Amino acid sequence: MIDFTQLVLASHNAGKLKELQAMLGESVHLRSIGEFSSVEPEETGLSFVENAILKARNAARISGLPALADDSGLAVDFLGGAPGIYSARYADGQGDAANNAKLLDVLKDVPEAERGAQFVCVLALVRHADDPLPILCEGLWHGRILTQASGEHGFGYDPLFWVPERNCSSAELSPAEKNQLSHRARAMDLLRQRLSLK
Ligand SMILES: O=c1nc[nH]c2c1ncn2[C@H]1C[C@H](O)[C@@H](COP(=O)(O)OP(=O)(O)OP(=O)(O)O)O1
Ligand SMILES: [Mg+2]
Repeated sequence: MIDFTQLVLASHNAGKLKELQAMLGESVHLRSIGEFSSVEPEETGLSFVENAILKARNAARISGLPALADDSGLAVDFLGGAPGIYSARYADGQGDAANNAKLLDVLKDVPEAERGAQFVCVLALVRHADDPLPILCEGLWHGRILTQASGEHGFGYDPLFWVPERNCSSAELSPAEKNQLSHRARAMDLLRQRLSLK
């Protein structure tokens, strides 16, 4: 039986760590891969699934612990699903603010009805670096891209993502509300079921 009370999170994104730890609660201690290495693996996969597995294997190899990875992104309908797996690198690695500015600019003449988008999250859990059967769980969150940024919470594209079920941007949701609704929350619900966690 594998001990999942201590997992390494294969992510250098502090926003993900905070959200995933809050969702898992106290029974699981998520350790950041940053404790073990500052080198980020190149995300060479062509899908969220491939990149999540690649990051999880890398973290398990470096830490010697079971590893959880989150590969996520924003798929915009008008852009045929872009930036998708390239969301973090949309503005050539210049960070969240530049990514958001680029997306607003690319969509500046697109009417509201055509601004649909979804956040995608794939979680991959490997028991060890060469695990032949990673556990994979996915979650989607449907919304729309706003015409200007709004809200201070969250990270990444949250200020641009309109949440129809709450009539506000995802950066205007409290952390607890976002953790009930998000793509990441949906993927984590499935993972909890798979691991028989509460
Ligand atoms: O809830 C979210 N709220 C807002 N933005 C989000 C969210 N979830 C993913 N995103 C965006 C951020 C980044 O532009 C990309 C993830 O890229 P992704 O490679 O999976 O993560 P990352 O590079 O930030 O950290 P790491 O790879 O070390 O886990 O999608
Ligand atoms: Mg990344």
